[in-house]
Amino acid sequence: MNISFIGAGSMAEAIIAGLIEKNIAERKNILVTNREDQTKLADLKKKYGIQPTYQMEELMEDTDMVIFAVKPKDAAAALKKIKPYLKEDTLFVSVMAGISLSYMENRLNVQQPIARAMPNTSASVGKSATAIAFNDSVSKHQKQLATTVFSSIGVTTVIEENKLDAITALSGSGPAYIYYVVEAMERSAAEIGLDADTAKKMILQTLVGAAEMLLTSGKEAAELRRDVTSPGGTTEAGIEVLQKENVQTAFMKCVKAAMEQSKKLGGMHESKQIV
Ligand SMILES: NC(=O)C1=CN([C@@H]2O[C@H](COP(=O)(O)OP(=O)(O)OC[C@H]3O[C@@H](n4cnc5c(N)ncnc54)[C@H](OP(=O)(O)O)[C@@H]3O)[C@@H](O)[C@H]2O)C=CC1
Ligand SMILES: O=C(O)[C@@H]1CCC=N1
Repeated sequence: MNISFIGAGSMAEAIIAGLIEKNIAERKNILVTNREDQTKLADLKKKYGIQPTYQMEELMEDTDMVIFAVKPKDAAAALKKIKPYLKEDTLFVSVMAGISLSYMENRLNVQQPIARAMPNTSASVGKSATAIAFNDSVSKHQKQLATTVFSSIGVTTVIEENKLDAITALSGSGPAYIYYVVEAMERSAAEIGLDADTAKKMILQTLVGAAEMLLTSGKEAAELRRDVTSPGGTTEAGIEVLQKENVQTAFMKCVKAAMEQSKKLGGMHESKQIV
């Protein structure tokens, strides 16, 4: 498979690492470009043996798939730059938060096969939760190609585009919520007299163990929580505080705010009509 990356930041690198690790594409067939950071491209070449280039013709000529991994604010300029070189039947895959299929169709070509994917940064360790939506121009074969690429970095689910803002809020941003909880646990461990190394070791294994239980025990989260919570015990005392502080409600508000922001990012671009 030949794949060209527009954008060489953290998300592009995570996907490149997965593709190589799982032998989805040969190193010589992975081309990558960015706006100006030549040092980053040289680093990627050194680390992964892939092909950096600033030649648009080279990037677009024989590629099966273009993966577009720039920030939403840079989308308009980058789309304008590649449009003259992108073949009409090449699959174009965006990982940008909030930017709609129609926005990209309007700036590339209304018939362009386009996919919108929402991975997360756990892609770097092959554990992304990725959701992907396709426009009507994407062929069955192209859907398979895209699914293969994202399955190399974790679990992939195909969904309708109108669910992508929700997915972005839940699993795109999701790792950050978990890290936020870990930060709080680390701070409290320091306060109650544990050294940082011991605390980290115990917190991380607790996290991995809880995830494994959720995956394999067949029990719901609430039931697993009940299993930990002995009547009159320590967990009950702790959870009571979380309930008093409305922590679950705060988390639900957090996911909703992230979803609204995803919608807003998309809306801002739609309304600007930049080409
Ligand atoms: N980080 C995350 O958790 C997730 C991010 N995403 C999405 O992934 C996308 C990329 O994010 P991330 O990798 O974190 O971003 P980074 O800032 O790390 O990387 C952005 C890349 O885009 C390049 N770029 C900008 N403008 C152009 C242009 N005109 N032509 C070519 N390349 C260009 C930059 O090049 P240069 O450095 O030279 O300016 C840089 O290599 C975003 O749209 C984000 O919404 C999706 C899921 C999760
Ligand atoms: O914060 C963001 O906008 C991106 C999208 C999902 C995760 N990070």
